[in-house]
Amino acid sequence: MQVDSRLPTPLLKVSGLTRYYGARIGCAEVGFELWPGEVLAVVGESGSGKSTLLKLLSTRLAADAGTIEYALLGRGLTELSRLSEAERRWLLRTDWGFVEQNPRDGLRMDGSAGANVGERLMATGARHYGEIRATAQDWLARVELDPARIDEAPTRFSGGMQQRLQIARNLVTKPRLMLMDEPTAGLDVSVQARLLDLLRELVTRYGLAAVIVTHDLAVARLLAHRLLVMQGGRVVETGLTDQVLDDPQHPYTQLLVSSVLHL
Ligand SMILES: Nc1ncnc2c1ncn2[C@@H]1O[C@H](COP(=O)(O)OP(=O)(O)OP(=O)(O)O)[C@@H](O)[C@H]1O
Repeated sequence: MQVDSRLPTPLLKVSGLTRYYGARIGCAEVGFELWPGEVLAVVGESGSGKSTLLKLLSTRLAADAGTIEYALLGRGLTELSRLSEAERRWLLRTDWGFVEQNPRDGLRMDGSAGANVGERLMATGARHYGEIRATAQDWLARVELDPARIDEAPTRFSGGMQQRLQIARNLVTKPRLMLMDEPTAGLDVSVQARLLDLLRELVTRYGLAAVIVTHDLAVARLLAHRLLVMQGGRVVETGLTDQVLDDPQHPYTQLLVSSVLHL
């Protein structure tokens, strides 16, 4: 996969990001840059701070210290904490996407498939019903869902189909940044493989930048250009995916890699 690093600034710049839960470290001193079109996987065992980091990035959780800067269109790198509540909400609904591990948390289960996709499109100003419906149908097809099922509720879809619907709902606004929390966990292995292929294809086709949290190194190997290895809330190793997985430097990464048979 090719990464466009010609732009003078990264899309996302994170520095010293820290969050404690009482005396316990959620994550500490996390820093990285993400360039347009780049996929970064955050890996580590349970409790290593991956979810905390993702919640901080999506501003669902407030940081105790550190900064998150994003290259806003027309404004350049801007600290998220400087945005008004309305600007932040707009950003999350349009230029950013968030794929939840459990699609039920990222979909409106009482709305139709079409409404789930159309809703985010309306956040960008789309008002024409026919056009919204046509775009929603087009996106269902792009994630390999039958467009004829546009009026069905997601409750009638399988887990893998719900996850694809959640992805369509996010991508319809053409976001530049996707945050994904274990997007393939909890699915059958064959469904997982197909979804991974699809994600890889979409990320490449739309030049998406993404931060993907996963405990599965095979997912990281397939999707990510770079890895951030976390242990006890801190980054212990970072580098190009193949380099880190083929020649891990930190003992913790070596342990992670050696505990997986086939990568
Ligand atoms: N709401 C909370 N209250 C107190 N401690 C928390 C809370 N959420 C997370 N923690 C603690 O913060 C640390 C990091 O947890 P986090 O959920 O970020 O890890 P993770 O790598 O995402 O784990 P998993 O893969 O199991 O989701 C852990 O020690 C955890 O116990």
